[in-house]
Amino acid sequence: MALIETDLCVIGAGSGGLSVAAGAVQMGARVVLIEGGEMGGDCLNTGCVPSKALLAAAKQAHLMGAGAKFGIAPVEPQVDFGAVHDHVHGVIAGIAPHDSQERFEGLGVKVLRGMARFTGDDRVAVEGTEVRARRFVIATGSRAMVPPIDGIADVPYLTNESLFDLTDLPDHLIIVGGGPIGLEMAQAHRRLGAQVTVIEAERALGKDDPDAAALVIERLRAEGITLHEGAGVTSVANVPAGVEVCFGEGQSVTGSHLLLAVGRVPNHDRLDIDKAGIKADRRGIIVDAGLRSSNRRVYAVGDAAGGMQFTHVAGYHAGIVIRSALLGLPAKAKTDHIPWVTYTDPELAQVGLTEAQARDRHGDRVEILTFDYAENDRARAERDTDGFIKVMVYRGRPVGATVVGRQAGEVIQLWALALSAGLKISDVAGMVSPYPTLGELSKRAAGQYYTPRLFDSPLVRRIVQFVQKF
Ligand SMILES: Cc1cc2nc3c(=O)[nH]c(=O)nc-3n(C[C@H](O)[C@H](O)[C@H](O)COP(=O)(O)OP(=O)(O)OC[C@H]3O[C@@H](n4cnc5c(N)ncnc54)[C@H](O)[C@@H]3O)c2cc1C
Ligand SMILES: NC(=O)c1ccc[n+]([C@@H]2O[C@H](COP(=O)([O-])OP(=O)(O)OC[C@H]3O[C@@H](n4cnc5c(N)ncnc54)[C@H](O)[C@@H]3O)[C@@H](O)[C@H]2O)c1
Repeated sequence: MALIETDLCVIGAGSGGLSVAAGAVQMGARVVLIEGGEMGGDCLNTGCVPSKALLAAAKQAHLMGAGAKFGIAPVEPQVDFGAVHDHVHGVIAGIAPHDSQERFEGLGVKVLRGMARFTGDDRVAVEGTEVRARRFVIATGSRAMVPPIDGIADVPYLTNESLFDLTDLPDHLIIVGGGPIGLEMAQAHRRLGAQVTVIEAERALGKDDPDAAALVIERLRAEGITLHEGAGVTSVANVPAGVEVCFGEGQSVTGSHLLLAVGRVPNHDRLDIDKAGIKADRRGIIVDAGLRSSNRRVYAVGDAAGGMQFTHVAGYHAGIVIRSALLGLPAKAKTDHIPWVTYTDPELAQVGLTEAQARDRHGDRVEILTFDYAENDRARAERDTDGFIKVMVYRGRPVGATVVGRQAGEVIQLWALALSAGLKISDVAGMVSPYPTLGELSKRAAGQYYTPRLFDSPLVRRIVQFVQKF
C-alpha cells in the first residue's frame, strides 16, 4: 500500500472540506483531500445550487402569469421540463470548475478519489493508499433520511440525490416533509405545472417563527399546493396510478412521484470512526466548541458535525478549524449569529433568536419591533407587499431578526452583521438607507425602538418646549 504523510488530511470535498483545503494549502500546509463522490458535494451537485436554479426557472414561469397587476396580460407558460433540467445542470456545470480536482491540484492540494476509512487514530486508507496526517478534518456531509415507513422499501421514491435528474415533470408530486427542502421543491414543481401534495407530521417550517411560516404557507396554498400538517405518513404502497401514501387519521393520496424530505443522516457511518476512537451520535460526530472530536487530532465540520446544516455554516466551520489546526490559536464555533433563509416566494429569513425564543430567554425585558412590507415604498412599487420584519431587542441590542417577504434573504444580511458585530439598535436606526429600497425595512424597524421613547414621552416634549423658548 502506498503511503502519504501530510500535515492535514481532509475527508470530503463539499462546502466544508473544500474551504478547509483551499485555506490550509494557501497558508503553507501540506494538504491531502479525499472525495468519494463528486467534487463539490451536496450543495453544488444535489442541494443548494440545483434547488435554487429550479426555483429560478419556476419563478420565471410564475411571473408570466402574474402580470395583470401591472397591466400586462398574463401568459400561460409553455414549460419544456427537459430544457429546465438542462438549465439546472448548466448552472451546476458553470460553478463546477471552482470546486474541481484540477483547480485544487493547481492550488497544491493532493486530491485522492475514493471512500476513506480510518485504519488507526492517525491514518486513513483510500483505494490502496494510506494517508498519515498530523490533523484530520471529517467533512463527509449528510444524506437524505429514509424514514421507517411501512412499505417504503417496495416503492420508488426520490430524494435530493435523484430529484434533479428528472427530465419529465411529475404529474403529481407527493412530498413527505414540510421543512425547507419540502417547501422549496413544492413551490418549484407547482409553478412549473405539477400537482403537488405536501404531508408534514408536525408544523411546516417548524424551526421558524410561526407568523412568518404562516405567511409562506398561505401563499403556497394559494398557488394550489395541498399541504397537510400534523399528519405523519404511516404507509406507502404501489398502485396502478403510481404511489399511494397513507397519512394522519386514515387519509390517503395517490401521486405519480414520491419525494422524501424528512431530514438528513450524517455520513460518518461509512468511515470506521471507531478505529480512530472518534465518538458520534445519531446527529453526527461529537465535537467540542472548537470542533474537535474525542480524538484530539480529528476535527469535524459542516453537516458531519451534527449542528446546523447549511453551506455557510460549513464555510464558517472551515475558518475555525484553520485557526485552530494551522495556527494553534483558540477558536470556538458559535451559532447565535448564523442566519438561514428558505428560498420560497416569499422568502423566509432568520438570524439569532425568534420572538418565542427571545421571550423565553429574556421574559418581559425583550422588545419586539415590527415593520410591514406594505409600508415600504419599493415593495409597493413592485406590488409585492406581503411580509414583515420583526426584530427582537434586549437592552438596546438586537438579539434576533425574522424577515418574511420579497428578498428576505438580502434584508437579513444587515441583521446578520448587527448580531455578529454586536451592534446596537441605534447603529441601525442611525444608518442612512437609500430610498426606495427594501433595505429601508431594517431602518424603519429599528426606528420603532425610539417611537415610544421620543414621540410618546412627556419628558421629551417638555425638553423640546423648553429649548424652543430660547
Ligand atoms: C436540496 C437541498 C437544498 C439545500 N439548500 C441549501 C441552501 O440553499 N443554502 C444552504 O446554506 N444550505 C443548503 N443545503 C444544505 C447544504 O447543501 C449542506 O449543509 C452542505 O452541503 C454541507 O456541506 P458539507 O461540506 O458538510 O457536506 P457535503 O457538501 O455534502 O460534502 C460532503 C462530501 O463528502 C463526501 N464523502 C462522504 N463520505 C466520504 C468518505 N468516507 N470518503 C470520502 N468522501 C466522502 C461526499 O461524497 C461529499 O462530496 C441544502 C441541502 C439540500 C439537500
Ligand atoms: N434554504 C436552505 O438553506 C435549505 C434548503 C434546503 C435544505 N436545507 C438544509 O437541509 C436540511 C434538511 O432539510 P429537510 O427539509 O429535509 O429537513 P427538516 O428536518 O428541516 O424538515 C423535515 C420535516 O419532515 C417532517 N417529517 C419527518 N418525518 C415525517 C413523516 N414520517 N411524515 C411526515 N413528515 C415528517 C419533520 O416534522 C420536519 O418538519 C435543513 O435542516 C437545512 O439545514 C437548507
